[in-house]
Amino acid sequence: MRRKIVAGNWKMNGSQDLVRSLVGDVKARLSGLDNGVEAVIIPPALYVESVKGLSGDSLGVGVQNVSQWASGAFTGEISADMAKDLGCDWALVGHSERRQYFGETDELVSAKVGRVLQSGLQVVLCVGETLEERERGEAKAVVSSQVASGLAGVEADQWSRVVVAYEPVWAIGTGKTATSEDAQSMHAEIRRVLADMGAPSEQISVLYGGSVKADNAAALFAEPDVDGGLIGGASLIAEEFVSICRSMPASAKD
Ligand SMILES: O=C[C@H](O)COP(=O)(O)O
Repeated sequence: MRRKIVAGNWKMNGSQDLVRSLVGDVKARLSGLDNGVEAVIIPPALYVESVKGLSGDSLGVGVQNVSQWASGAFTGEISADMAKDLGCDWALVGHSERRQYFGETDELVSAKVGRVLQSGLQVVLCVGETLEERERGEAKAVVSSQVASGLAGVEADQWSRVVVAYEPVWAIGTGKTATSEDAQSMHAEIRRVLADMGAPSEQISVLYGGSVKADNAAALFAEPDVDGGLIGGASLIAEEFVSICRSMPASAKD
């Protein structure tokens, strides 16, 4: 049975006031929800400790990025071990904004995945094609290659801590969402690539991200290979984020 996960990536948004109001509100609104969904908050790293303090064990907490290095003279970086030390459960790696604005290559992403798994954290590997790649008919080839290279170094006993998030770049923050059929088709392809790599593909959760909102989440989550969502803008509004969590069917994903 696969885990059902809804993770809110705050990106570079928030403040101490927002942490105090949003985390408490999300926690209260989620109470009693029994559809098996795991809710995760991924704030800017500076707010991880505050979020963790307010959420306790009721929400997972993650960081949006880690260094490829373990420690040392790398000014401005944070390590996976530090995130683990602060009580984080998760780290995102390879978000398209990291690839686009910070030049992260598949090789770097793979090194970061390795660091996250060595630290004992769980990793969400983000993959997705650009609009140009989709229009050229290359979407599946691009995403398959990102999955295969990003996870190339995963060891057999680490797969239980791996999640993949499919985020078509053209759908991020644009209000355009992949159709649930397109998402399902890509998620099935990701699962096929995982199986080819020798991973326990039926056990690995694959999340969809890209303009997920309360009004489109149910259709996406109804697809058999869509195990949850990676939510950007809508995760900054408690009611919206919790509605998305509530949109997950109670039935098992497997
Ligand atoms: O990490 C989250 C994704 O980039 C989706 O962002 P969005 O929901 O604002 O489109």
